[in-house]
Amino acid sequence: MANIVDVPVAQEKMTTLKSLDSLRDLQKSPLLFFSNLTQRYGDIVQIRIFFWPVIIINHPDYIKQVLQGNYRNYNKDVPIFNLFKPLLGNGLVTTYGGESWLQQRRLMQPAFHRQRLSDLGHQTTSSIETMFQHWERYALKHEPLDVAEEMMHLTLNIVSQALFSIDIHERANLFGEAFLEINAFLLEYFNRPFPPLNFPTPRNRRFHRALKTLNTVVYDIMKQHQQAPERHQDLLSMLIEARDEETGEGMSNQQLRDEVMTLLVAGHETAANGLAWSWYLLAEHPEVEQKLHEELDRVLAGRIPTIEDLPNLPYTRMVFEETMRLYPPVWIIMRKALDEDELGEHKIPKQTYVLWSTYAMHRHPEFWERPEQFYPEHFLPEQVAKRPRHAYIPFSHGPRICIGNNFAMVESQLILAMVAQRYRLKLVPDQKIEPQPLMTLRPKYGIQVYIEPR
Ligand code: HEM
Repeated sequence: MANIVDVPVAQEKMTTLKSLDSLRDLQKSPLLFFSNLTQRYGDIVQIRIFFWPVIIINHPDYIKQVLQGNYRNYNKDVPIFNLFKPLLGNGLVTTYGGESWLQQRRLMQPAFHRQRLSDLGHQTTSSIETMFQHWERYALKHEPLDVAEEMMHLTLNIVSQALFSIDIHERANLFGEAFLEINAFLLEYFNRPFPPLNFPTPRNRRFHRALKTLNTVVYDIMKQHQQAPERHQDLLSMLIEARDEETGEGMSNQQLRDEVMTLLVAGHETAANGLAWSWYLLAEHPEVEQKLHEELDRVLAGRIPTIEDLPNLPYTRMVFEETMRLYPPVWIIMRKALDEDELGEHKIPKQTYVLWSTYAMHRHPEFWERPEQFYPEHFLPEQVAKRPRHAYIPFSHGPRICIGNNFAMVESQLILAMVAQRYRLKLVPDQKIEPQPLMTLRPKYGIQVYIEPR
């Protein structure tokens, strides 16, 4: 039997977080902090963040054990998810795990089956057409626009149509701004959790105002459905009609609110950021952009892509996969070990937190030929076959894998194909482009581009 040992504890002041310096490092640049830590200490190390002992892992085998092998032992009662409870409540993303999670997941799963995604193609292409009308003016006047913001509006429109049959177009700005405010607030609150949320400070008042804006949108969507259930055939109607097998009870209004908010948030921000980074990387790598154009022109010959075209557009998919490798929208994942476990030869005591940075895992030199480069060929089938599956985890893996992963892949490939087929996005010179790890990995100052017809 293997000799089971304790996880080594990081020794240096810089990384033990006992000194204020290291705390500042973590707050200032969490992406670099975790990458440096794994470079210095290898694939498993223990640190202390505030009061909590946390085990940082950076190896596919360890991640596999947490997400799949012994997934029942790990739940989501962890600070980074609890932080989002004021916004997402007990929706599917933030619910801890166990039976109640399984019941929620079973209720929603049918809405994400592949056959149900066929309408998604039309919803996506029609939302892109609307976006193009708006872009035409910018192209004509040669004025820049922020493509990160454009992608947010686009994916918010698509998810609200696909899952809730509503046109959020008019309110996309309002929703986007309120959401951004909450996102930034919650991260700051994580670093400085005083005074608590219920104290009427200006900062807290701003948060509650933004939350009210988002709640109004969500309750409106619910009201429309509850008043005319026969008019909708979508995920929300399924949730409204669902009854507990034993008690016959339906979902409470609060639970419905949490699920709708969760799907709106999880369903648009992630894909939007992935796409924004794709445009940035394509603009920076003309040789990749050219290959993409060549595939689109050859396969589509100018017609609008459909879901059926996607299997014939492998390079388009590889471009998006490679983008999510370098800039994984969900850049960090954390779990709590309910009971003792072993990761490789290391003992994981019960009640400890286990954390990995997907950003660091996706750049691990052992698993990637060109870890720091934008190289879509990493996703050629023969390359994928050589790698352990858990070296690439943008949607996570195992029973809690992203429920919207197929949805996101279909919508993102269609968006990439349709936009790149028609336009070239050129970066405005001399702008600062930097990843900001909030709830997802977004470009901190946006990405300003000129829209040029091809
Ligand atoms: C590129 C786009 C997306 C990325 C990178 C992404 C990533 C992820 C990841 C990594 C998780 C697991 C988090 C964890 O276990 O700690 C997750 C969960 C989830 N995602 Fe996504 N997601 C994307 C798009 C979507 C879309 C489009 C939807 C819905 C329409 C969605 C809904 C959810 C939900 C509800 C969960 C929780 C699943 C559960 O715990 O059972 N996501 N996502």
